[in-house]
Amino acid sequence: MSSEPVVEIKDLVAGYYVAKGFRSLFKKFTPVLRNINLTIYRGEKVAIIGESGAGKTTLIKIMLGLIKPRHGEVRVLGYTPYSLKRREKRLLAKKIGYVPQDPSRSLNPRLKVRRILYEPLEALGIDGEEAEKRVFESLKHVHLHRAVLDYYPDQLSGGMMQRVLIARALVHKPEILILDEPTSALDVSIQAQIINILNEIYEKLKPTMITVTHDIPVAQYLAEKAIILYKGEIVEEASFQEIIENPKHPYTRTLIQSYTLPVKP
Ligand SMILES: Nc1ncnc2c1ncn2[C@@H]1O[C@H](COP(=O)(O)OP(=O)(O)OP(=O)(O)O)[C@@H](O)[C@H]1O
Repeated sequence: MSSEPVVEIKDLVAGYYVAKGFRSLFKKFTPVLRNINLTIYRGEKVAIIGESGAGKTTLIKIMLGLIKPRHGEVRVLGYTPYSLKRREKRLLAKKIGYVPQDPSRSLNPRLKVRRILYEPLEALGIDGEEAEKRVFESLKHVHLHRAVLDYYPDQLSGGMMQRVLIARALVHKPEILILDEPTSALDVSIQAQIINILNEIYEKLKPTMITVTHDIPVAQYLAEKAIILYKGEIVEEASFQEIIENPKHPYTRTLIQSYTLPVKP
């Protein structure tokens, strides 16, 4: 790990404009994230852990520039992600690989895997032999055979769909890999397979790996540092050893107590 920050968030407040009533035309700002201060360094392997509704996906959307903060500053790889011009947006998109939640809903059922993997490269102006090389490399990283390129998503199992999503996030060789609940939609046996694949990818490519999850054991397998998000605020940030041996916040204590942490796979 280096001392170069790749994600820097200062005094962030962010949320959504929500209609005041069922038929109301007026929208009121509802904060979801408050007082967020966070620095993630190059090559770090961190997990953002919190229960459903804590604001984990909103925090990812902030990093991806999909939401503008109401207050505070966000820098990702030196860019301010929500205020980029088209060219800079492309440059930043090249550097981030994002694996969304729920593989079965995140893949376009009308596109073959081939198109799913080539599309992000074409969008970045990469084609021909170079694109082919990258697609094959990405398939190799997730242990999928090239034959899968001719399949539609609904011909694949949940675990294979997730591997396609991971391959799609890797085709452009990202510096940051963001994983949103990478195992929550999968059977337990498949979860271990995906965790192993992600750890292998980390060892080979050494991206900054940010995993968002509600599941402490999954976080422990995929990260070295835990960032605990509770009701939109970061309440604790430490190594897993510190978090498990000496949890400081009451919510972290509840989280730890509710799991019997298994041995690493
Ligand atoms: N587009 C939106 N408009 C209004 N409110 C939203 C929107 N997206 C999320 N929210 C609300 O923001 C809060 C945080 O949602 P978010 O999806 O960030 O949580 P999360 O921790 O990722 O939870 P989950 O694991 O269930 O996805 C929730 O109360 C949710 O209802």
